[in-house]
Amino acid sequence: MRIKVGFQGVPGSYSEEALINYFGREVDMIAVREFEDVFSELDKNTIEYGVLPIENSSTGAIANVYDLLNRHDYYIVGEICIKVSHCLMGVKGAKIDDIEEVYSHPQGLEQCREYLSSHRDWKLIPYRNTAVSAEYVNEKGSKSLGAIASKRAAELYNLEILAENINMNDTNYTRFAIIGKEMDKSESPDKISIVISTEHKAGCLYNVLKYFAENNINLLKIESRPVAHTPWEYYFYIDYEGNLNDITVINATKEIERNSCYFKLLGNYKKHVDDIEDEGLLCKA
Ligand SMILES: O=C(O)C(=O)C[C@]1(C(=O)O)C=C[C@@H](O)C=C1
Repeated sequence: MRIKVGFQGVPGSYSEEALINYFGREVDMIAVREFEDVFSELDKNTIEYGVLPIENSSTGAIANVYDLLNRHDYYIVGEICIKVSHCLMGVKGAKIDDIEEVYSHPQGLEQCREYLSSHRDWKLIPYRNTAVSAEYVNEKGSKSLGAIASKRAAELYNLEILAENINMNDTNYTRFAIIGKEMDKSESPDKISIVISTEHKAGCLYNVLKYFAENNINLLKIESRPVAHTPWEYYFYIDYEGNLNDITVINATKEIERNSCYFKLLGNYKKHVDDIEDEGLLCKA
């Protein structure tokens, strides 16, 4: 039986591309309307896995996906990064000068901020997904409408590419989390994701973070997100290297849990090793 995997959007979206890169084409790809629907499909058992964008290398976290991961009880079982190269597209025969309104996912608009700032007269309209924007422009058939989406979306929705690679950063990557119902069982997972909160007192976050330094565990990322209904308190989403079969990592993780007010293990999975060009490291120790 083919496995069923959910993604947000329609064919031609970057989430679908990430899904294909991770699972291949021999799976059933289930398109859903919103990020949250990936979780409700998992609840209903209509899919076994979901693919969700979590972070872009130019514009940072996809904040609501972080909140959803904390709110629902599923695990990150893998990850994949893809290069995101946005195009501006319109209906066949449209010219750049015809464009008046541009549709895209807020991330698409944000990643192309510089290009868009040289077209101040365009009305920018945030939409559910980049490929859904392309589909909409095709449906409307008006030369005044543009979409920011992938080259593949332009092909699928019969649109003309008016400008290519318009993202402000040439090395523009989005990282996607693969979520599932159980912890990844692969033999050598090397990345751990947790969510914690600490008391609002001096040294509390340090009391957690020191266990990474003391155990020589490499911290990969910290993202903070507000705790809803408790103004100015935060959840810290922490990614670090390690395998929860390794006793040092187990003990450090237990200490972190003991020193936190809230602790949730999001997963222990294989880090995506990609071919991202190492261009401009700020700090080469
Ligand atoms: O709109 C899409 O095609 C998506 O898959 C969503 C999404 C995102 O939410 O970040 C994915 C990759 C790009 O960064 C832009 C949009």
